[in-house]
Amino acid sequence: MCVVDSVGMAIVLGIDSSTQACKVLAVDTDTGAVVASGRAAHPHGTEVDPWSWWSACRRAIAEATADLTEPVAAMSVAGQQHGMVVLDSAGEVIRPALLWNDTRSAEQARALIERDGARSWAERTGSVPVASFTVTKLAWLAEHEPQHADRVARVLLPHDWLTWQLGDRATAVATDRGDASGTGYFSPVGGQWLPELLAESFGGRRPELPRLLEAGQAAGRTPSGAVLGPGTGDNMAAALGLELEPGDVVVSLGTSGTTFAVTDRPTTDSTGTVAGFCDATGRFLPLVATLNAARVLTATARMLDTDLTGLDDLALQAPAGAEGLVLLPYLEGERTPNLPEAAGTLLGLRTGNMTGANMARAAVEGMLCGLADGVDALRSVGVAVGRVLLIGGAASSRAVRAVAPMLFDVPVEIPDPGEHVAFGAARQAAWALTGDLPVGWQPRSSRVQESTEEVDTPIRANFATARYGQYGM
Ligand SMILES: Nc1ncnc2c1ncn2[C@@H]1O[C@H](COP(=O)(O)OP(=O)(O)O)[C@@H](O)[C@H]1O
Ligand SMILES: O=C(CO)[C@@H](O)[C@H](O)COP(=O)(O)O
Repeated sequence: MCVVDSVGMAIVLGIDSSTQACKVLAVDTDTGAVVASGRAAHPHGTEVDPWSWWSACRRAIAEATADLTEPVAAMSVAGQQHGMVVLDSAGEVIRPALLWNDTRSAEQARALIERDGARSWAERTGSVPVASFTVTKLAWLAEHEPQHADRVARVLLPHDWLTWQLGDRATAVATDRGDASGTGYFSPVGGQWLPELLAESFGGRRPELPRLLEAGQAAGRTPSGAVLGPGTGDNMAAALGLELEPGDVVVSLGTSGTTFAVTDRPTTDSTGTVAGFCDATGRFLPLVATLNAARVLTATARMLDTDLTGLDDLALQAPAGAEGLVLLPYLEGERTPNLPEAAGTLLGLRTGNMTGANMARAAVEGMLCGLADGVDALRSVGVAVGRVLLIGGAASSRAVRAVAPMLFDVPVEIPDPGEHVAFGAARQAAWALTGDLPVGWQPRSSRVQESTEEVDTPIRANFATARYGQYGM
């Protein structure tokens, strides 16, 4: 649907409301050039008041638009996936949102799988539920906070709620199939909600669900008249921003580690490793997620009493394989492999190898090994892997850039620095504004990262052996 008859050059905003921060880009629709940006931090924790996202979003938008001479014609919100935002019949937030990385619903995830079987979940919803998924959080709420569960009139995802806040009074609560596919009560193949499955998992309760928008369909308008795009999940928006081609696999190192690709056909993985999500264009987005990525590096830097630059320096001093030190970096529990109650483990300690450099190196290698396993899992469901595009905050790390080419057996490229999620959201906003998805906006050059070290050490095999020894998987 086109909401304007003709558009010359216009400014659109792409909003990335992810785990640690809200990032906004103002983009010129003619060229895809980023003309301004803004950023505001989110609170820590896995349980967050949605109003703190709203306040960060407003501050980031104010910063991005402060010096613009043109009015903003459209905007779209890409949000962290899966989080549970529950509203009462007056539209008020009932309790703080539970985020994708809150693992308290691990027991409910196990019970839901036991009830219906992993294959049935994968066939109906594209994915086998883990503690990240909204459906398990609702099951937890029904069991642990029935007084709150009884008041739930609507359940939303973070991006749905923010889009609704940005809208005028006529803007209804809406979502897109990309983010909906991470709830656990949506059919990627049918493109529809599964309200019966939701009710069965939420003690018979039937909260209202957001209206599902078509790809690129406007959700409404802001009070100042800007068109609101449908929005989507942050990983789906990154795929839009990078204009992925067949063979492109993204490895994103943000709070989560994700690896994903865009495919024409849905995937169904009953092992639960690959989630069968939808993308934001009407196609599909198989994805593997870990709970432990960039924060493994910040936590290790803190432990070594240094900063991220110091961590890079140390990691680059150590040899490949960290002289036998292996870190299983499950600091926040883990989602893939599904070990929600796990903690990190350091293996292979000897008097000769207990150096800060080896520790830093083991952190970088351990984090990346989980993602390299994710790329293999994508292959196992038929995804073509021609190159890896490394994005997210920790893709700036010099050590990550040096180690990644040793672990991924395809070329590793770093798209021009940028906020790819916000950029994809801006591209979606332009689509909602004009009715056409703009092409040729993607970062023009990508740097191929060559490995500078000879690798004799089987880093991934050592990691797999350590994990098997610890967890039998
Ligand atoms: N040079 C770097 N080395 C390692 N980590 C980095 C570097 N720069 C940023 N980060 C980390 O990236 C993370 C933020 O990445 P981002 O993709 O924006 O996360 P999210 O989208 O989950 O909010 C932070 O944990 C930050 O410490
Ligand atoms: O749960 C997932 C994907 O399924 C996460 O990727 C979240 O979408 C959060 O993303 P970041 O804040 O780490 O970018």
